Amino acid sequence: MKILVTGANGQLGSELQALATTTGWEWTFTDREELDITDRSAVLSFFQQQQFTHCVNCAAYTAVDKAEEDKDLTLLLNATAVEYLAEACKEFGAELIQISTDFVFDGKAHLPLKEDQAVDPVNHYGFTKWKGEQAATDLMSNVVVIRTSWLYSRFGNNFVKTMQRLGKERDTLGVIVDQVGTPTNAADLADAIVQVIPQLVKDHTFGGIYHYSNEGVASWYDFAHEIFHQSNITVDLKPLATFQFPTPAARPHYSVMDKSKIKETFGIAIAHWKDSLKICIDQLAN
Ligand SMILES: NC(=O)C1=CN([C@@H]2O[C@H](COP(=O)(O)OP(=O)(O)OC[C@H]3O[C@@H](n4cnc5c(N)ncnc54)[C@H](OP(=O)(O)O)[C@@H]3O)[C@@H](O)[C@H]2O)C=CC1
Ligand SMILES: Cc1cn([C@H]2C[C@H](O)[C@@H](COP(=O)(O)OP(=O)(O)O[C@H]3O[C@@H](C)C(=O)[C@@H](O)[C@H]3O)O2)c(=O)[nH]c1=O
Repeated sequence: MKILVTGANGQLGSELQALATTTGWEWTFTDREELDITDRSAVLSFFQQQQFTHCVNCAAYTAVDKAEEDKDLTLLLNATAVEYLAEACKEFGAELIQISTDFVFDGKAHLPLKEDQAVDPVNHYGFTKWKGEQAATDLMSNVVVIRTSWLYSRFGNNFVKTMQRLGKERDTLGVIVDQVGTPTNAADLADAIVQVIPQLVKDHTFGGIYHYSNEGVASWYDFAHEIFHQSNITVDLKPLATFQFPTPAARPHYSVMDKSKIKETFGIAIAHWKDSLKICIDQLAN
């Protein structure tokens, strides 16, 4: 197997790099400098030069608030570039694994969201990620789209590291309590992707959308509370309503995802978010 990872220096790409040596497969890790996925001819010639069996697209515009201003670039990277990758995968016989987000939903649900539930993104980032899903699946039936949520990792910037920094700088901190979802350690998602890939080789009919996060449910406030508890940081943490913490981009109030499909299709076991957080907090402490 010969696997291309784009956006490889981000959180998920870095976790895949950390796992690569355990697989025995041939991996090519690229970020913007080696392969700018918004450059169609560069993408096509990269695929032409090397016979990839799979492409895991970890590249994305993930600055949710900035995306509201940077609309064109967000659409280019999260949707048009995905179309280029799908085109190259189709032409040169590779399978595409596209990563998407819980932010494709409107956040008005009350029960865990299944893959076939209607999407209605609440912000521009979510809209472009949904367009990316469509760009990929319109071109190829065997694309695997994995929607995940609230990613964090020992690598890159994320909510865990922001809370650890703010918790040390401040005595009091307010965090939103009426947005509920599930945190996901990117290391677990990387591991799930490594479990999925060989199964795609055996059976080419697995194309479709899958939901993957860690198990359990949390508000951002719950997540922050647990980060401080596990990091031994003392801070006066106050629950805020969304209107008390205005942001340029709206966020869904509820985006817990139902993971039954990915668990049953690929036989994947998923850890609870608190247990996976502990692993990341320990990694950051060492
Ligand atoms: N972060 C989260 O909370 C969530 C993320 N997701 C999705 O998961 C996936 C992985 O996210 P995550 O690892 O957090 O993302 P990151 O933002 O950590 O990494 C994205 C990577 O893409 C790179 N990149 C940017 N532009 C290009 C380009 N033109 N060509 C190639 N690479 C480029 C970035 O480089 P540079 O830093 O130089 O810009 C960065 O290394 C994404 O699809 C994201 O939408 C889904 C749900 C939650
Ligand atoms: C820093 C901070 C944030 N918040 C809130 C704002 C927001 O509602 C929530 C999370 O803020 P962040 O900006 O860290 O995370 P955000 O950019 O909303 O995270 C999202 O990123 C994209 C890429 C995804 O795909 C989503 O699944 C999700 O992970 O916490 C507070 O309430 N207090 C604070 O001090």
